[in-house]
Amino acid sequence: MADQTIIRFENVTKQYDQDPAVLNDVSFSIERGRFYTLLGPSGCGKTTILRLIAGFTEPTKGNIYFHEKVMNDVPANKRQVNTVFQDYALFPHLNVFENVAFGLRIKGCKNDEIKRKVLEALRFVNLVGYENREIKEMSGGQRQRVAIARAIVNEPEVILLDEPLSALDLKLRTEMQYELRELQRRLGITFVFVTHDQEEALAMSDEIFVLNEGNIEQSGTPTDIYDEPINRFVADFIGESNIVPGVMKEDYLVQCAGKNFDCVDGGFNRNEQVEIVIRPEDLEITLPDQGKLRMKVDSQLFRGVHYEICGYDQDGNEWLVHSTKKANVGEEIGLYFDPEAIHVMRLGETEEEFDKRLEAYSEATHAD
Ligand SMILES: Nc1ncnc2c1ncn2[C@@H]1O[C@H](COP(=O)(O)OP(=O)(O)OP(=O)(O)O)[C@@H](O)[C@H]1O
Repeated sequence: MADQTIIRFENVTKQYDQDPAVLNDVSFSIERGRFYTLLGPSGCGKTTILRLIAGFTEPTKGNIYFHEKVMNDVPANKRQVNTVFQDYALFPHLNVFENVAFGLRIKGCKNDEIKRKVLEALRFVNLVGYENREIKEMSGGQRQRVAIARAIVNEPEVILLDEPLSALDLKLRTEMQYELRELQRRLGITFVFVTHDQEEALAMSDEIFVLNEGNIEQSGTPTDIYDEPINRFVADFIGESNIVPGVMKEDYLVQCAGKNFDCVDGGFNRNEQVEIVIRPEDLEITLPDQGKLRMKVDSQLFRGVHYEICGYDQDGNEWLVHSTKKANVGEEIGLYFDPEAIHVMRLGETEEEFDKRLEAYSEATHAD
């Protein structure tokens, strides 16, 4: 719904000095109460988007709207946005209470209001009782919660989080993923979270924007992006994939390694060159003549929950299989997969073209 939109980027380009643009003509909307993740490799422009939302830098071209009002040059302190930085940026000489109270004091709030709001924010992050602690006496996870309490204390509409979990060890990081997600649900404040960790993005988000070299390659729910990546970059970046060349013979029928396979995709041209994606966990090991493809096993690793088996089909395509069944190096095995496990990608298709094709295709199939 339009009135749910808090922030909108319209054809935003950002260029620092004479360098090539770090964001190219980026458009997207951020809605109320949702958890968004900006995901992409180092240098793709994630932090630049946060800085533009926060008001720490201005777009070179295009517009940034808050509630449909242009905000391009509105200063950071006039925006209903707070940022949690990677290193938390806490004040080491102030205790927990004063760290959280800082913004309210700057605003000139009265002492009793400050006390009420700080205690409420600390209650949200389970830190009541820690008010007088020094920052250096707090653990990594606790410091992060102080930083979040400081960000929520003056009830912003949006909280920006720039890789806030990257400094934590794996166990704490997983715990904090749950905590952050839960906190966002309870608060109902929109979170825009930056990470280059795809599992973290899949676990936490309502919506993910996958970025590459200053462009949003694809946006959607975690399952949309995992099940229907629009191109090789997204398929590769989000989880492990088998990506092999194919030819679309007709709707629902794709050819790969010299064989025809039923699939659930359509809207392609007859005999169009495509790429097909099958996730390693969607491949099942069978006897050689009971599978849909034959593969010669080249290597195998035991990963605890499954074996990671690599090999080649008769066309030389490489396949990666995650299976609870063991295979033997050098052995020929069969691979079985359901038609739904195949996802067909059109070469060079943009997200807009992908959406249009799906729409046209679903209208055509419903008209039949
Ligand atoms: N102030 C600046 N002046 C010039 N170039 C900059 C500036 N800030 C960022 N850049 C460049 O813009 C590009 C995008 O940087 P950005 O920090 O947005 O990427 P990122 O996706 O957040 O990367 P990381 O995951 O490594 O933090 C990089 O090439 C970076 O060197």
